[in-house]
Amino acid sequence: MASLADQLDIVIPTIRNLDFLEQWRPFFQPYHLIVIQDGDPTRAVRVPEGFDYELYNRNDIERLLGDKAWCISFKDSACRCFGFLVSKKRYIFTIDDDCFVAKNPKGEDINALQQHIQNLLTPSTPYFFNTLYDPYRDGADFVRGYPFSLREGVPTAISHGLWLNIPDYDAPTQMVKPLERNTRYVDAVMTVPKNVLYPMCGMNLAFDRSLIGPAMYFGLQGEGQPIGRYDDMWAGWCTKVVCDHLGLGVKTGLPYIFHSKASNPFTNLRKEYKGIFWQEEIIPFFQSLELSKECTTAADCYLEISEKVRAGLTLDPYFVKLADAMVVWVQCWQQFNGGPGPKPDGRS
Ligand SMILES: O=c1ccn([C@@H]2O[C@H](COP(=O)(O)OP(=O)(O)O[C@H]3O[C@@H](CO)[C@H](O)[C@H]3O)[C@@H](O)[C@H]2O)c(=O)[nH]1
Ligand SMILES: [Mn+2]
Repeated sequence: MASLADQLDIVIPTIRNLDFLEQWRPFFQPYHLIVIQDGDPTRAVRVPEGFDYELYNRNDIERLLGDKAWCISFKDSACRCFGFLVSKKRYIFTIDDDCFVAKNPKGEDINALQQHIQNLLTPSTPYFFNTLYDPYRDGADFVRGYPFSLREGVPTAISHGLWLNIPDYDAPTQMVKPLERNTRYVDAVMTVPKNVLYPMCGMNLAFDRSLIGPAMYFGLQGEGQPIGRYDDMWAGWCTKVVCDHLGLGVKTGLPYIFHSKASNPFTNLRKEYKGIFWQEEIIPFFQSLELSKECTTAADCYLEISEKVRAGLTLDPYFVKLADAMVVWVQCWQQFNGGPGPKPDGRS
């Protein structure tokens, strides 16, 4: 069973504490943690003994990015993408600090990290749906009628895990269903088909930086921004368009984590409300995007998307600022991960 301990970093955004790591210790201890401490940089955040980690607060982000630091959100879980930037590993697993080890129907602890690794190291099947779900899983295969020409699959860029207990609902749904808990364990991993978008949640997510890292920007959210809790959604829309263009796969399903805290639905409504009606225009925008064949890397694709956002998402001036931030993000990515940065007008 592949470990990837030397090829994967665990990124944790936190405005709380890291006590949850005690429960994950058997699974996480071999891995390097990148903790992004949000909010007050003078607050002491304690990482439990025995973990190998880097800890960054807002002062560190400002110091390391200088005049580009504004592209990293403050007071929003979107800050996690700074960890994606500074990691030196191929793979990232990001998890929220209120997510604990879930149990499968047999009552066994789920090693979510191991399942994400399995998802990332096996191909995806975006071009033709396999009705027995993940064909690369032990005990499954391609079903009759599945084209042999497609059975090699494509490289998997993203592994999107799910959550038992508190589901990742938007504020209106939380408000009308405050007691709803997800108790349904669906034993499946599926590829999100090509040209289909999906609501990517950052709570339990893994990805291959070498394939999709430059597009995994969580946008401008939190303090000073007109919107929140759409950080992961933005990254999910952009990365899916990039994956579809580059012939990469996105999987969703296993692994589950146990999500322990329901955030305040009223606070969430305040953060989300513009996004709730904006997304009715944003999603058709992303569904209509076609990228140039000259875009052969995630960075190229992302910069072209930023140009299209600037020109085509006219529902609010916020999107011009976001388009600028997308370019700055790629400049930061190139700065930390090698390669010539894009020119100021956004062209590589
Ligand atoms: O200002 C903040 C707020 C939170 N964090 C850290 O980010 C994650 C998620 O926070 P929380 O658990 O409070 O939020 P949820 O509503 O449960 O999370 C869902 O909304 C998404 C946010 O867009 C998130 O990815 C989903 O899981 C925790 O680790 C907080 O400590 C922060 O850093 N800054
Ligand atoms: Mn939470």
